[in-house]
Amino acid sequence: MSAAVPAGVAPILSNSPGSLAWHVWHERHPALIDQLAAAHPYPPGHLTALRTLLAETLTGPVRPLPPAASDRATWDGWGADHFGRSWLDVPFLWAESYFYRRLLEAVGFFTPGPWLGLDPFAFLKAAELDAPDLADDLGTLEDTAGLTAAEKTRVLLHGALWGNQADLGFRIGVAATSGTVGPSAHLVADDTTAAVSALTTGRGTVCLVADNAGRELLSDLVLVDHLLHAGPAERVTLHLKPYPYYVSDATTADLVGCLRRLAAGPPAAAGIADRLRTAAADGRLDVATHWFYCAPHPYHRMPDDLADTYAEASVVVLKGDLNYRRLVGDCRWPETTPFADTVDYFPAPLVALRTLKSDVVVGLDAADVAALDGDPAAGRWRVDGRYALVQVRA
Ligand SMILES: O=P(O)(O)OC[C@@]1(O)O[C@H](CO)[C@@H](O)[C@@H]1O
Repeated sequence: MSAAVPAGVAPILSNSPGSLAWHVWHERHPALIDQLAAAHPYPPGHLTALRTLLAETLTGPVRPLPPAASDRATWDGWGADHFGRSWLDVPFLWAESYFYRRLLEAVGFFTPGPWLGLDPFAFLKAAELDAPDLADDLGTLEDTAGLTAAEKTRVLLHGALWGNQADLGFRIGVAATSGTVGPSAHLVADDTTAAVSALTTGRGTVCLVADNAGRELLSDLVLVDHLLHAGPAERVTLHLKPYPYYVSDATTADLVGCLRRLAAGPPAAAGIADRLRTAAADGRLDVATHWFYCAPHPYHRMPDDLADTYAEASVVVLKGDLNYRRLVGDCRWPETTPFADTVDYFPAPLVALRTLKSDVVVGLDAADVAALDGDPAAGRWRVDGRYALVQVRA
């Protein structure tokens, strides 16, 4: 179960000081644990479990789940080659995923009692929906009214793309007049035309595999509403996480929160909430989830039932950085590896929308990589979220 997938390309580990993965364990996670502890009236047991988990990730070997955990046997299988080793020496993708599973264990998310089912990241997600500037950003949705359906698809696709960066997600009105939501010079791969074509020619079901809650999910919902309205998609299935994951990943509770926020206005946003509720009621908007979305595996190992679901879709839109890592494999790919070669196993036409927040990227021109690497203004372009890509496998 733990062989490197895809075979032959070295997985990314976390043991290189200065790397993004190193930074995640040494900077991001300690800050996250502090935030969680400060935001909740956790009892001493929860606080100790959080601190113990953090210390284990930095200095101890990877330990299994407690015997009482209902998914202990599953994780025992998934982690057989990793337990007992340093967290930093096992694949980053596996370790990060397991960290979030252990974090939920520490705060009693799966344990009957007062903390059962409480999303430890809910306060961060709520703050995003409560941000004062969100109303202005949602107001700009009115500006798309004059666009043709195809122009609107392009603008809202880019809204959903840059929504993965969150802070640009709602400059959709600006895009309606300027043609772009984010800086188009910051698209390191741009298959937008093919993506729009895939979304505007396929009948049947569009499958959107969501990433983050908050502004990103809002921008996804705006796109979903448009696809349902403009056609030819007959149905959109929105795939969400079965439980909290990677801090901000969207669950069904977050979908409910986003719809409530849209319904609160302004009018164009409220109209979207209304139409989406109607679409859900008549079966054109379907919400789905799958245990695999919180599993520590690349999509190469997706189970048959999920592959069958994708195979039935006219197109699958995969959102975000983590989904991209899982899609191509969280490996040390040369950047010029053709995208199509890395996703040849995927069972459906595919659109990847992602801002770059980790070291994995494929499908780039050698000259572009050299130019970015040589440009001081590009800085840490692979990981700092200022750059993005749209990649399509028809
Ligand atoms: O999938 P997202 O939300 O776009 O990005 C998630 C992400 O940036 O967070 C992790 C760091 O914790 C990275 O490993 C990962 O790719």
